[in-house]
Amino acid sequence: MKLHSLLKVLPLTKAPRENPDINSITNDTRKIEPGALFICIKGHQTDGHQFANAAVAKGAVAVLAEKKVAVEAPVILVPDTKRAMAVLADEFYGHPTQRLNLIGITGTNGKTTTSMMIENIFRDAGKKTGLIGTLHIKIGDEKLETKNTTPDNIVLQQTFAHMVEEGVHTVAMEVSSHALIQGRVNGCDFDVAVFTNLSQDHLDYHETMEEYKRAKGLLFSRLGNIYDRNKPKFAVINADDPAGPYFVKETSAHVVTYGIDQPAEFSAGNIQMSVDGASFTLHSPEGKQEVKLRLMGKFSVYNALAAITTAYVANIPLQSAIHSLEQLEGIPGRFEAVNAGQDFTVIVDYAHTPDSLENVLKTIQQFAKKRIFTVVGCGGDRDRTKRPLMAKVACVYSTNPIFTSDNPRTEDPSAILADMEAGVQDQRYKVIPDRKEAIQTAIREAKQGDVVLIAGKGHETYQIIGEKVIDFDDRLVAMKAIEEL
Ligand SMILES: CC(=O)N[C@H]1[C@@H](OP(=O)(O)OP(=O)(O)OC[C@H]2O[C@@H](n3ccc(=O)[nH]c3=O)[C@H](O)[C@@H]2O)O[C@H](CO)[C@@H](O)[C@@H]1O[C@H](C)C(=O)N[C@@H](C)C(=O)N[C@H](CCC(=O)O)C(=O)O
Ligand SMILES: Nc1ncnc2c1ncn2[C@@H]1O[C@H](COP(=O)(O)OP(=O)(O)OP(=O)(O)O)[C@@H](O)[C@H]1O
Ligand SMILES: N[C@H](CCC[C@H](N)C(=O)O)C(=O)O
Ligand SMILES: [Mg+2]
Repeated sequence: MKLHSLLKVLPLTKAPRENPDINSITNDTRKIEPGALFICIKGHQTDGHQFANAAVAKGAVAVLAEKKVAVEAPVILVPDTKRAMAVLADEFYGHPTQRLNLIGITGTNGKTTTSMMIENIFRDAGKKTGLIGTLHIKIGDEKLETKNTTPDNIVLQQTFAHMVEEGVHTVAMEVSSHALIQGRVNGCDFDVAVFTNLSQDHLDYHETMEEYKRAKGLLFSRLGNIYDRNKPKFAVINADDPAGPYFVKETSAHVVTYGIDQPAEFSAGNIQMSVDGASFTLHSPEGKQEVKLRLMGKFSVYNALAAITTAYVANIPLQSAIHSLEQLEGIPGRFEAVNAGQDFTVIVDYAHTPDSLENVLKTIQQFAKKRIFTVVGCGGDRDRTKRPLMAKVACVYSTNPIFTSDNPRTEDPSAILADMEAGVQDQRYKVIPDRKEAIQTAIREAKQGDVVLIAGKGHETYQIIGEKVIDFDDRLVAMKAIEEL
């Protein structure tokens, strides 16, 4: 594509004279290919403008910037390169989201689970699916690694274009609050936006719950008919969450609600919990239907309701959606059992917020016959104020809490543990900073009928200590500890 043709989508007062061919666009010198347009982004760590020279040296043929940069290539100046990047990426890749049924899922907890449920439902209904989220990007059955839950505009639009080429029909995509604030999904034409729930997390970044909620709200306020005014848009909202009405108010799309306690268009009654999973009666505009999940806990019922409601607004027959959910055996690292023939239960779960930890522990309490060991830590360089709350939850709902490390990153692990300890009065807990040792201790001490919950890292296969990333998988460490008993 010629530079001038690409730049037509920007309201420029002055375009450069030169008109090179643009083969790719990027905001990262580590990904430059000859013929690229390099976009300078002011980031949280560094300023992309300082890499403009390196970009040109590596083959960039034009540079988009917010301020003058002295380079041997045409420079296009715009007031906000992040906003321009969203528009350019959408244009460069041919507006792929117009050709996809794009479902965005936001909320503090349950995004990965709900998006995988939605992906399964659409796939089982015969549609080719795409998935973008914490675990990976998936195009049909092909899995690609991803750094962020919600990638930046360029990676996103490139991925969508690839999906269109591969004949994908529906994409289920997790949309994080960071992505919404940073404009990573600007230019995406969502068809359905789903709200799971809102509770404390990421206050290191958003500072207040109001700001965090406002960030999530952007998915709903921007759910407009940006391309095709006749295409209906839907907001699928959890009616039980206190923040639900805020998102309803933010959107001009059709609102469809789901819930358990408050009146909602899709609701679950007669909820039964067993060790095999949660079952419930679905009440919907199509009447009553029985649903028997293989997933545990009330939170799984919420995720299932969100997925069923989404399927309904996209015209998937309810019976097909229910059948698909009933086949789903589990999501990696979410309430995942580790079994090596031991006579106690070991569960690895990604709960890394006070609310998710409480939900998981309440679910465990429903079937635990004896003691509950909770091995838990809190991430470094992340919300400090959730640490005492998570520690408190671990102590309230388990008999044997063990505080340990979870990706300390650049923080001192003992300082993180001290923040956790500040949240508890009683001395019932143990502090074992080394995560492997903490898991081994819980497993060695557990007796017949006990439950060991290893919380916080779920599917993660690493531990981040300082700048180093070392191999670490709770499931493998637990398995080995059981085998060594
Ligand atoms: C705090 C934060 O959100 N940071 C995100 C942000 O990076 P940044 O602003 O720090 O970028 P930077 O490192 O300062 O670089 C500025 C610019 O210089 C460029 N650069 C930099 C170095 C270089 O050698 N060459 C170069 O060109 C960079 O490509 C960039 O364009 O933009 C990057 C691209 O989109 C993201 O990868 C990065 O996510 C970091 C890795 C991260 O950890 N983010 C977390 C907090 C996050 O976003 N999490 C959410 C999920 C949370 C949840 O829901 O639980 C997510 O969506 O992943
Ligand atoms: N609807 C829910 N309500 C509360 N807690 C939930 C819900 N669904 C899942 N959880 C808990 O939250 C944990 C994380 O779930 P999941 O990975 O689906 O959420 P997420 O929103 O994608 O998280 P992240 O923001 O880190 O990507 C699960 O391991 C479980 O403990
Ligand atoms: N998306 C979340 C994941 C947290 C997982 C936990 N293991 C941690 O490292 O804090 C975050 O980046 O805050
Ligand atoms: Mg996720």
